[in-house]
Amino acid sequence: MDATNPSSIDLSSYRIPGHDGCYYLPNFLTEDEEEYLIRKIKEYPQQRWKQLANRRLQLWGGELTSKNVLVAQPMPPWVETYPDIIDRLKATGIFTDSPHGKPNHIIMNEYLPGQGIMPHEDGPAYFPVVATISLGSHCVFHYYQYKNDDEGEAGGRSIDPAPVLSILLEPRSVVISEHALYSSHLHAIREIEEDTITAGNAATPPMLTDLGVPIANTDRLTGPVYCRVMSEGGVLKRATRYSLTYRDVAKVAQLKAFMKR
Ligand SMILES: O=C(O)CCC(=O)C(=O)O
Ligand SMILES: [Fe+2]
Repeated sequence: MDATNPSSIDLSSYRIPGHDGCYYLPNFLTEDEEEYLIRKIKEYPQQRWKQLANRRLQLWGGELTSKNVLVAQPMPPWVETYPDIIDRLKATGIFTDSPHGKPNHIIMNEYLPGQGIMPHEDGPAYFPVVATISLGSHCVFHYYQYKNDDEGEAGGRSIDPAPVLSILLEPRSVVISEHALYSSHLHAIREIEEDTITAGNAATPPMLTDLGVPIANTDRLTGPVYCRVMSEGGVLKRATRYSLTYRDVAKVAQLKAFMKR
C-alpha cells in the first residue's frame, strides 16, 4: 500500500485468497519510518527489555497479569506520534468493534537470525485481532491447526505439523490475523537462519524447499529481491527482525501515579 495517511483502507483487496481472516499489506511503512523505529527500539532502556529463552522483547503500553488484565503504562511517546501507525490501523477498521477502538498494547519482538517463535495462540486477553509489522528483515510466518485427535502426549492438543498457510512477511509490511486464524489456529516462525525457495512454474507456485509448502502471498510481494527469488528460486538470508504486534486488551487497570515505572 501507499504509506501516506488514508482515512480509510479497504482491507478486502489485501485478503489472502482462501483464508478468511488473513490480510497482507506490503509497504505499510516507508523506509524512513522503518529506520526511525529501529533507532527508537535500540534506544529503549536496556533494563526494560524482557529476555526470554530465545528472543528479547519490549512491552509497550504495559504488562498483562495472569488474569489477562493489562496493567497499563504510557506508550513510549513516539508510538502515538510518528509514524502514525495507530491511525493507519484504525483506518483498516480492524479495531472498530474492539473494546477501546484502537490498540492499547504492543509487543515488540526482536529476532536474530536463527531465532523464531514456537507455535502458539495469542489467547483470550485480546480482542481477537492482531496486526504485526515487520522491520529490518523478512521472515516466513506459518499458521497451524490442531489435529482432530483428542490429546497429544503431554495432555495438550496436538498440532498438525503441516502449516495451513505460510506467508512471507517483507520488511515494512503488516499482516493482520483475525477470525478463525486468530481464535482457533496457532502461528509460528521457524528458528532458521535462511529461507530457501524453489521457483514456481506454470503448474506449481513457489515453495519453501524443505517444507514443500507454497508461499501464499507470492503475488502480493513488492520487494525486487523477494519477487526475483520467488520466480527464479534462491535463498533469503534473515537479518535481525523486529516485529510490532498491535492488540487491544479488554481489561485494563491503571498503574497508580505514585508507583515507579
Ligand atoms: O514476530 C511475529 O511476527 C509474531 C510474534 C507473535 O506471534 C507474538 O508476539 O505473539
Ligand atoms: Fe503470537
